[in-house]
Amino acid sequence: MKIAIAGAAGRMGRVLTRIVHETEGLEVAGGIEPKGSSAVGADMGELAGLGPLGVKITDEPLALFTRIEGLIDFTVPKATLALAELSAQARIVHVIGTTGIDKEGDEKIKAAARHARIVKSGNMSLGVNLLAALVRKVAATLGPDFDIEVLEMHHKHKIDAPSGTALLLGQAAAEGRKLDLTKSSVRARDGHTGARPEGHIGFATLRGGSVVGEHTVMFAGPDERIELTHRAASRDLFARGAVRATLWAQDKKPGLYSMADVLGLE
Ligand SMILES: NC(=O)C1=CN([C@@H]2O[C@H](COP(=O)(O)OP(=O)(O)OC[C@H]3O[C@@H](n4cnc5c(N)ncnc54)[C@H](OP(=O)(O)O)[C@@H]3O)[C@@H](O)[C@H]2O)C=CC1
Ligand SMILES: O=C(O)C1=N[C@H](C(=O)O)C[C@H](O)C1
Repeated sequence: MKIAIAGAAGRMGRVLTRIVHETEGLEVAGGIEPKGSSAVGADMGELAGLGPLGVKITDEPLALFTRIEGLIDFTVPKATLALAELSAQARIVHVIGTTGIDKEGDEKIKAAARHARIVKSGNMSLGVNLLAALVRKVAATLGPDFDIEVLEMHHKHKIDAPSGTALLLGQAAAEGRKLDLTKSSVRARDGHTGARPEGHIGFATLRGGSVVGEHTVMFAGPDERIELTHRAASRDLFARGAVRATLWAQDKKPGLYSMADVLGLE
């Protein structure tokens, strides 16, 4: 299966090049970076520390879409939405790891999934998706006197907050509690906030250093607290998940799928 990587020179893009190259049945067929990027024309293998692969990064994705079967995309929302339209036209597999996509963007991705096979998740790792299933169960089991808070920490270069994973975990907690996350989430607290109302799901964001990604969901009740934590030790796990999603989606019908679908968790 011929694969292009969008954001090929980025932190995830370089790891993805290596993992795709190492995966039997997958071929690194192209890389995409924005116009004006100094990475355009660079050899993808060199960037990924593999030595030359003979595959160059382009800022003209259109031509690539005539010869690829899958696109793995860890970029920025604007790029992902433009690429999803091209994936729909080419009817290929599009795996989206990009976070920070708003509601309107999600609608565009849904529309693209009428023709493309799209797998989208705020976190492609097995561990986090398993954690989400646990969070849903714990939230449903514990009563409303257990307050739910989601804490995340990432490296200082991350540009969106809360992280896609924090929102995924918050959504799982909301489903367990039968809450609408858009109405019950509290994303910032400052000054005289008053006491914590029941039925809220709080988010707290930490940024610093080179932390790959750490998430804790807390259930704080009377006299006891349960904490469920995931810590990513490297970016390889996200890339492995994205590759698994690509292989899984190749024989599926057009549609929008989650990592829970890929992993058979729901
Ligand atoms: N779902 C998951 O499991 C994970 C998701 N992520 C998400 O993936 C995304 C990328 O993360 P990360 O690799 O750390 O970020 P980086 O900034 O390192 O990489 C993003 C890359 O995308 C490039 N890019 C920007 N615009 C375009 C465009 N129009 N076409 C092609 N490429 C473009 C950037 O280029 P330039 O710098 O020149 O603008 C950059 O090289 C984030 O949203 C992050 O949250 C990250 C890890 C795991
Ligand atoms: O930007 C990152 O680095 C990560 N982003 C994802 C997110 O927003 O949750 C996944 C992972 O935690 C790393």
